Amino acid sequence: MSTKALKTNVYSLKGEITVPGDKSISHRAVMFGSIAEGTTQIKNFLPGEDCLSTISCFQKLGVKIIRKDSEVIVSGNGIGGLKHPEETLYVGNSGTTIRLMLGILSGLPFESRLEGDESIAKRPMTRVTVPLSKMGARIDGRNNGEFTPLIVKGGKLTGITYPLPVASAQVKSSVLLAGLQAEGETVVVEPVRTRDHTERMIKQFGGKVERTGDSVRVLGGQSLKAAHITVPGDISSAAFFMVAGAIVPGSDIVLRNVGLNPTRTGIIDVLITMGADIRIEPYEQEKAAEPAGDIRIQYSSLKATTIEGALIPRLIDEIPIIALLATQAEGKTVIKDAAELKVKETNRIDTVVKELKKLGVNIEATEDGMVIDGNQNLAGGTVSAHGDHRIGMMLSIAALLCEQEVVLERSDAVAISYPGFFDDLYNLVQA
Ligand SMILES: O=C(O)C1=C[C@@H](OP(=O)(O)O)[C@@H](O)[C@H](O)C1
Ligand SMILES: C=C(OP(=O)(O)O)C(=O)O
Repeated sequence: MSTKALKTNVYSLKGEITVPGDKSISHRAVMFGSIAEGTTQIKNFLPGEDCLSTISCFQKLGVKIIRKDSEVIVSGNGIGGLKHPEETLYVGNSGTTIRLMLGILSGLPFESRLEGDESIAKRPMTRVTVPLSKMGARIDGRNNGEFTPLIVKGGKLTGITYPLPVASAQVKSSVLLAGLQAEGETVVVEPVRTRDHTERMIKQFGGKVERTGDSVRVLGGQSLKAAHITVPGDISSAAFFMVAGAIVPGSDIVLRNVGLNPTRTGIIDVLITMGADIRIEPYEQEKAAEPAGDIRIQYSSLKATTIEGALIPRLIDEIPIIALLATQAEGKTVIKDAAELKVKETNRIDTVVKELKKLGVNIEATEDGMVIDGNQNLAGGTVSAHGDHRIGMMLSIAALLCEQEVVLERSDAVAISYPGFFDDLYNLVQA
C-alpha cells in the first residue's frame, strides 16, 4: 500500500498548469477509433490507468493501437473487424470502460468475459445489461447480471426507446453504441441532461445522431470513418486546482486548455455562485468538436450554497472537491439529489464524510448528499483515498490548509485519472 506525507500549512499557490487530457473523451476516442474504418489519430490522450485499460481491452479484441505518451494511433477495421478475445477483458477500475464496451460487444457475434478490480465488482451493471438485453444481447453475471464478472454474447440487435431510470452518460452511451448496430432506430430519453461526448464523437466519426428535447436518437447500420481527435484538458482534473486556488489564501492560478463543454461546467457555476474570483477565457475555435479555454482563479472569500437537481450530472465527479470548498465558505452548504455518488469507485458520500471528519470537519451524510459547515479550521491526521482517485486528490488539497501533519494512505489511486497530480500541485506551492 502506498502512503504519502502530504504538504501542509501551505502559504499560497501560484503559477500555471496545463491539466492532462479529458478522461471521458480519451476513452471514447479509442473506442470510436476501434470501431471506425481507417486510422484514427488521438492527440493529448490521457495516459491515466483507466484509459490504458480501454486501450488494452481493444487490443485484446484484435485492434492495432500504438501509444507514445499522449499520442495514440488506432488502426480500425470497422466494428465487424473486432475479433473474439482469447482472454478476459480486464477493465481495471474503470466504470466507463466496462459500461460502454458492453454496448459495443452486444452487437458482435462472439462471447467475451469482462472483469475489473474489487471496486468494479461492487458497481451496478444491470443499468446497462437491462437495456442491452432488451435489444437482443445475452449477458450473464454474478447475482443475475448485477455484478462482474460478466459474460456477454452479442448478436442481432433491435432498436428500442429507452427512458433512462438514472441520469447516466455511461448508460446513454452504451445504449447508443448498441443502437448504431441495431435494426431500426434507438432512442434514449434522459431524465436530466448528462455529458454529451458520445453524441459529439458520433458526428466527428461521420455518423448521425439527433437530439430533440430530452431524446437522443440514432439509426442502426451506420458505418463510422476514422477521425483526428484532439482531446481538451479534463475539467474534472482542473477542478482540484480551481478549488485549491479559491481556498488557499493568496493563491493565483492559471489553468490552460480546460475542456468547457457545457454539460461538464457545473463546477464553474458553483464557484461563481459562491463568490469565487474566477475568470474564463474560451478559445475561439468555431470548428472544435469540444470547446476549451483558459481559467484564472484567485483566492477570495466564499459563501455557502445549495447544489441540487439538473446541476448534479454537470458536476457529479467534482462533488468530493466541492465538499472541501464548502468547508471554507461562510454558512452551511447543502448537496442533494446526488445518490449516484454511492455507486462510484467508492460510496463517495460515505468516504468524503468519513475522511473529512478525520481532519476535524463538521460534515454530515444525508440520504442523497451531504451538509457541510463552513468557516472550518482543518487539523490533520492519517486519511485514506480508499482506492478512489478523486478522494485521494481532494484530501491532498485539504492537507494544504491543515495545521498538523497529514498522511495519505493509498495515494497511488490518483494515477487512475491524473498520474502527474502531485508534481503539478507541488510545483505551485510558494514557500
Ligand atoms: O460517461 C462518462 O465518461 C462518465 C459518466 C459519469 O458516470 P455515470 O454515467 O455513471 O453518471 C461520470 O461519473 C464518469 O466519471 C464518467
Ligand atoms: C466515476 C468515475 O469514473 P468511472 O465511472 O469511469 O470509473 C470518475 O472518474 O470519477
